[in-house]
Amino acid sequence: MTGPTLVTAARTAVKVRAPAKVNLSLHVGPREDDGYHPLITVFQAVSLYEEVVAVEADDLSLTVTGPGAEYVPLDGTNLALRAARALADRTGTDRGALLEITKGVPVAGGMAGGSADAAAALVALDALWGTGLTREELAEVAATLGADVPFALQGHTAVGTGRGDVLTPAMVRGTFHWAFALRAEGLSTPDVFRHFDEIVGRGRDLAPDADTALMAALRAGDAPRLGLALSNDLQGPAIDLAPDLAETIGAAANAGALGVVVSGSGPTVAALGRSHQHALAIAAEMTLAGVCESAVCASGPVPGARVIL
Ligand SMILES: C[C@](O)(CO)[C@H](O)COP(=O)(O)OP(=O)(O)OC[C@H]1O[C@@H](n2ccc(N)nc2=O)[C@H](O)[C@@H]1O
Ligand SMILES: Nc1ncnc2c1ncn2[C@@H]1O[C@H](COP(=O)(O)OP(=O)(O)OP(=O)(O)O)[C@@H](O)[C@H]1O
Repeated sequence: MTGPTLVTAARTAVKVRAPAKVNLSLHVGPREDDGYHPLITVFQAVSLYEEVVAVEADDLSLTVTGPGAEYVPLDGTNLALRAARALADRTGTDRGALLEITKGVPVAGGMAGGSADAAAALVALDALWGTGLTREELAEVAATLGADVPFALQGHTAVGTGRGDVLTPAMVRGTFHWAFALRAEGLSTPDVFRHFDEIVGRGRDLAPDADTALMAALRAGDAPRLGLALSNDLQGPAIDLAPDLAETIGAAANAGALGVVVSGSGPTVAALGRSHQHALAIAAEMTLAGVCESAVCASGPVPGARVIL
């Protein structure tokens, strides 16, 4: 007599969650001939999430819901659709999928929401299509889609070099608590880099050991020291393009934040608290001061894109 046959049903839908990021430090070198800037950055993934459900379908298509969905393109420029095409090309599959995106990360906020969608789409479609790529192979595809996409895949805390896409995990103790001030109108990442070029020109090199204090604070789980070490070369250019950010930063400091920094290319302002309660109080004060559209709290580090259903 033969034993029972195990029948594994092919998955018809996969749900993936991918996190937002904040740059704890961001050092920008002079623009290169391909238009990109060499970076040394320390990323932290935080608990604001994009959700992507990939449902079996004949063709590739997309829906987007949630805050700011109206600003997200639905055509072939959407990063999740670009991710799907890149994965299909890499693996030679002709299968389709409906990608249902629910936004939880502010659009054009400097927190890499679109990159999180791309990373989530890669992980969801890898599972749905059974492509069986390794995490390293997915990271190679991710790097072709945008500088922030590999980190959305990897998560946690990492040092990014190259365009920000070459990642080395960082040692971190404990959890850090953030309040994020959101601005009604986003900033365009290329515009902020362009303005950086106007201000700084080509005469500036990257200082490779600039983050010793920051890395020590992360290893020690020392929030007050981390607060002092936050830095961002794009903060000045972002404030020039959105001068109201200076007031937001001032309000976060007045609210007792351990450190305040514009996240990536902005305009989201990240304020570090001593605890979750403290981050909530900072968020409430920033909102009451009328210096932001709204404020949300999140903690980090958290893992990168992963299947949740
Ligand atoms: C500001 C950061 O969020 C910091 O993590 C990233 O550098 C931006 O990452 P991203 O939005 O994924 O960037 P991409 O989609 O690859 O590039 C958008 C545009 O940003 C500029 N860009 C981006 C990354 C980089 N290292 N140098 C650049 O100059 C380029 O003008 C590029 O055309
Ligand atoms: N899936 C997507 N979600 C959001 N924006 C997208 C997406 N695909 C393409 N985009 C385009 O990318 C632009 C930047 O969106 P995103 O929300 O990723 O900004 P960001 O957080 O400032 O990015 P980053 O921090 O990586 O520079 C949007 O204005 C939009 O035109």
